[in-house]
Amino acid sequence: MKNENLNQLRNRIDEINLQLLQLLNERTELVEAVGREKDKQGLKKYDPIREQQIIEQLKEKNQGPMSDEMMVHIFKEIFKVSVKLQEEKSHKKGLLVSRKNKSEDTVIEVNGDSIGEGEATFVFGPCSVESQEQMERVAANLAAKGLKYIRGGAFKPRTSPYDFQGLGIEGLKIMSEVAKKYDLRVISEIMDASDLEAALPYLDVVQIGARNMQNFSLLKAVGHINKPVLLKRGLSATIEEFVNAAEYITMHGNPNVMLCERGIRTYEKATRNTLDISAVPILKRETHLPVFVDITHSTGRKDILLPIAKAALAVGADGIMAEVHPNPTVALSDANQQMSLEEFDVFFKNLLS
Ligand SMILES: C=C(O[C@@H]1C=C(C(=O)O)C=C[C@H]1O)C(=O)O
Repeated sequence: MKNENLNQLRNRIDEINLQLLQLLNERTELVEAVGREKDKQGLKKYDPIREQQIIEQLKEKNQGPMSDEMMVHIFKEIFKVSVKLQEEKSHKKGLLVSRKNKSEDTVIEVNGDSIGEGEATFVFGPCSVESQEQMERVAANLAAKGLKYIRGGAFKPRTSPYDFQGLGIEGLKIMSEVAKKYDLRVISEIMDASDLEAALPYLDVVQIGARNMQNFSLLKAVGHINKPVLLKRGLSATIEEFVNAAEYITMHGNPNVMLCERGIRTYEKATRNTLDISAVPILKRETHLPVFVDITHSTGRKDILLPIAKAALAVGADGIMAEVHPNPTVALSDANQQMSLEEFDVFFKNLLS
């Protein structure tokens, strides 16, 4: 008789457990839907004010015999697992630039040329656009090698404000004219969002320099243009910060982003920066974006450009950038690290062989 009582009570508990289970699952569905909405609006998953409101409401309605303390304890556990679930779901989806979100490589079209499709892309040119004659000489050399891109700085982020700051829009006009003549595509850095509109007609790819990698208003601005962006890694940026900077651009509507490892700041003085070669396969693994290596700025010395370029391609870089100048000794910027055209000829021949 005693056992029958116990069994009856337990059977009733079993029934209630099933009801609770169903209700908790219904609640979980709603929690997930709230999490998706929060993702869209960029809201935090944990909302202590909302949790407090729920607790107050339940305390008011609680008629016992369960104490408020016990009820609060149970609900706090429910909140805790709900927040965790929302965070896990949103983390799983990953960033837009993440491989988790898109497994295929992003291939970027630049006026009929594809970047990131398997064949390496080479981007060469002087540090700064200085004159029509200078750009002609570089462009003719590139075109003779069958190359498709030319780079050159018009807006220069110089460490010293007294150094050559670039020719600005005039420089871009020179480069664009020369590039048309030799059927080359133009890559150049923009430092200020207010220059974008005037500069875009002369550019095929907009470069965001290392010093502006976390200039979030500039990243948002290039997120709204319809030309590809080459984003350089910041001087002291972690890979995670770099990837998040790329996310800013894609998140604002421009999916055509390329990453460029250009060396990071360390204690080592033998090179201008320390090339983080492992960043290349990590970025290839964690994102679906094309990855470049700037061999000039990462090393700052011409004698190791060839092995560094080979190393970059060997670890999976989609492209190489380097500086080439017809007369490096009189260059208005980076005189020591740019290859002369003769040095460039030897470098390129050896790179391909
Ligand atoms: C479901 C939400 O997310 C979290 C979980 C809550 C819950 O389980 O009720 C309440 C607030 C948030 O910490 C929400 O914000 O409504």
